Amino acid sequence: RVATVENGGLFIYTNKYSGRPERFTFTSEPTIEDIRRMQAEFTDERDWNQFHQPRNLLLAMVGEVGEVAELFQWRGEVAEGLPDWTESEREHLAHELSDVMIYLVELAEKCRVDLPQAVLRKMALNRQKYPASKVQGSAKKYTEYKD
Ligand SMILES: Nc1ccn([C@H]2C[C@H](O)[C@@H](COP(=O)(O)OP(=O)(O)OP(=O)(O)O)O2)c(=O)n1
Repeated sequence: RVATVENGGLFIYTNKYSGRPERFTFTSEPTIEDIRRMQAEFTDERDWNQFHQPRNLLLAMVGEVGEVAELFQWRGEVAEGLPDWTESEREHLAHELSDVMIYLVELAEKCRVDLPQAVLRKMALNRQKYPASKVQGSAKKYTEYKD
């Protein structure tokens, strides 16, 4: 590992080969099903299912995506790990990303899409479409490959 970025006196260690910060993983809970259930309780307790139809949830989610974009707007390129961001900016981002996730999960529920299983199926398709051996180091779209 190499100390590449200094963040308020603390070095962020990154992998020598990939250049990516080491050891970042999510905690395993709550699961997506936990999030679905907690949001369903939140909505039920407020009698808000009358507002939470698929189209409204989609618009709410897109609005929250806009709020995420606002945090990055005018900053130019931002390095992985957001080394120049304050704690309060990071927390704001965490809130906005969570809003996107909460609405996404409820949208999937209201559309009867089993999101974790759908993600597995879609990733299998992505692997077929973009075999690692064929596309190594290239970001071209799959339609641009000749064979
Ligand atoms: N009808 C609603 C309103 C809110 N929420 C929940 C889901 C989101 O996580 C969060 C969104 O709340 P706001 O609409 O108040 O949006 P923000 O939290 O982003 O506030 P602001 O727009 O002031 O930044 O609350 C919800 O489920 N259904």
